[in-house]
Amino acid sequence: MTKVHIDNLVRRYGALTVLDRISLDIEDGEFIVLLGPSGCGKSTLLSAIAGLDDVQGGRISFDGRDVTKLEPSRREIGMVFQSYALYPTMTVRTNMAFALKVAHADKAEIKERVTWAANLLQIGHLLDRKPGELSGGQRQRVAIGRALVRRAKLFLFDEPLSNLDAKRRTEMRKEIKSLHERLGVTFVFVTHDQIEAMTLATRIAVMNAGVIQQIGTPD
Ligand SMILES: Nc1ncnc2c1ncn2[C@@H]1O[C@H](COP(=O)(O)OP(=O)(O)OP(=O)(O)O)[C@@H](O)[C@H]1O
Repeated sequence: MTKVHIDNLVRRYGALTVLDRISLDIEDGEFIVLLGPSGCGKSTLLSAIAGLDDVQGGRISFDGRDVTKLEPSRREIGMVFQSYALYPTMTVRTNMAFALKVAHADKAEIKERVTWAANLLQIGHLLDRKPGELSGGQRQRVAIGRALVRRAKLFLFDEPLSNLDAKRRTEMRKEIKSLHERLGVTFVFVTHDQIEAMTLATRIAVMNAGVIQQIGTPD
């Protein structure tokens, strides 16, 4: 379980302040959606939580532990991007196993975790295909599977459904919601789509111009 505490976070690009003293508490097991117009700083905030981006001020902690300066690979998070970021020459199985292989997990454990994630996402029949042989929705599932096998306690999603057509997007929305219910871990999800935010979130943080303007349940 991961509880995220963000305190007075500042990110600047030259003279431009992209995150302007952002403070946010995310509870264990919450599904929090960062909602706001293009350029408001949603992805920058997500990258800061992941550790992919430096910050100029403030603090981030996971379960009370300061991670502000911790490398991304040591934060135990799963990230899913809109671009999927799958390795095109590897099969689905190898894509999903990759992070565990790099971490020198043992073969039996890798197999068990890939099978577990593939069953959960109903992609067991696609394990020997390459990403180019999959639909957008299937690729998205593989990208989620890759984060799942790492048994992350915090999942970060950056507009993962924006490349899908309307029908697939509705289906994947349901799947992501059900996945969150089954896993019971913390999800932080970035979107500019209000319907997506309203249907997925336990709480929505409305961002604009580098600040959180309002935060609350969809109701
Ligand atoms: N490397 C960079 N150098 C300079 N400015 C940047 C850089 N990355 C992002 N920005 C600026 O920071 C601001 C916030 O960007 P960010 O990607 O966080 O927005 P966003 O809310 O996720 O937008 P979108 O929905 O379009 O992805 C924007 O004004 C953007 O132009």
